[in-house]
Amino acid sequence: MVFGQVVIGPPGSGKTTYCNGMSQFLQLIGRKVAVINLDPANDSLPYECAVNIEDLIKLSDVMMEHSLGPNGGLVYCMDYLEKNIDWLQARLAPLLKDHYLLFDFPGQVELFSLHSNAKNVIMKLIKNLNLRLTAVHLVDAHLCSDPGKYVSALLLSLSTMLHLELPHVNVLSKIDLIENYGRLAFNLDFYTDVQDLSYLQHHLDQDPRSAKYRKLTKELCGVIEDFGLVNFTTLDIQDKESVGNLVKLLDKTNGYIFAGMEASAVEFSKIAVGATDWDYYRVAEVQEKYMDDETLNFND
Ligand SMILES: Nc1nc2c(ncn2[C@@H]2O[C@H](COP(=O)(O)OP(=O)(O)OP(=O)(O)O)[C@@H](O)[C@H]2O)c(=O)[nH]1
Repeated sequence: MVFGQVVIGPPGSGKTTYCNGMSQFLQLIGRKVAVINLDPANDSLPYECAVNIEDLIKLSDVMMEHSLGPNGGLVYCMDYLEKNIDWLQARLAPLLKDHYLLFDFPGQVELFSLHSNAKNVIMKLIKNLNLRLTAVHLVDAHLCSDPGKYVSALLLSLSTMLHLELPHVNVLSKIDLIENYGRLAFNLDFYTDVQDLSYLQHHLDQDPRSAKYRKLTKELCGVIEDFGLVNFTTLDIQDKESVGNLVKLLDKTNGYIFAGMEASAVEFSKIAVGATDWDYYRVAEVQEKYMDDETLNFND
């Protein structure tokens, strides 16, 4: 069985940096890693990639030939990739024996919440090559400092989860910069655990600019809470402890830790439902490390 990650998230959320850092970390702990660049807009890659979509199609050529902008060009490239899935499968074939795969995808969010090409590419690979993949959805942590942007990040995460139908981990990336654009109104666990958005509603009501959207925001928060699917883990890609904690979680979601394990279904499910870390390490330690003590507000 071949395991790996599908790395997605809005432009600038840190996907390419993640693929570079994650591949280095995994190699250090003894795994053979192959990074597959499927973002035709990635011009200078910090990692050595095993497969590069640029060898199949170039975004600049598409934009010129079809008079498309960058967004339309990327949709075209994904469509072209889907039609030429054999090309990708042939290049992945030699890696399947012993590599862990990291797929670096483009940042256009509509590719993962609206259009079906990228999803079809992933599903074909999973089916034809028997892959076990987890979607790693990166969202810039600084969005937490603005309640409106945080609600958008929740909605985007939810629609991506529902669209892709893969094992899915939402990550607040660049957690070291979380308070760069302002203090957070609540403790970090409020943003990671997404337990009660009514507090956020109250906070939004204090801002006269959001008065017009009060009812809409309330209804959207209701949708997010009714699904009860979205939560976040945190990541500072420069911190090996932070990357290590994420790897533990990902290994559970794509089944890597179960590979080669001889155990009963009961034992498997005990590991699967158990927490990967104590709450202290998961949130409080991260908060102590990256958020200013004096700015801490207590949710209750
Ligand atoms: N401080 C900090 N910076 C980070 C982290 N991860 C990424 N960055 C920075 O964020 C910026 C954007 O990162 P990229 O990896 O290019 O983001 P991307 O999602 O691949 O961007 P697109 O290719 O445009 O979609 C770069 O300047 C990175 O150095 C992090 O954990 N901490």
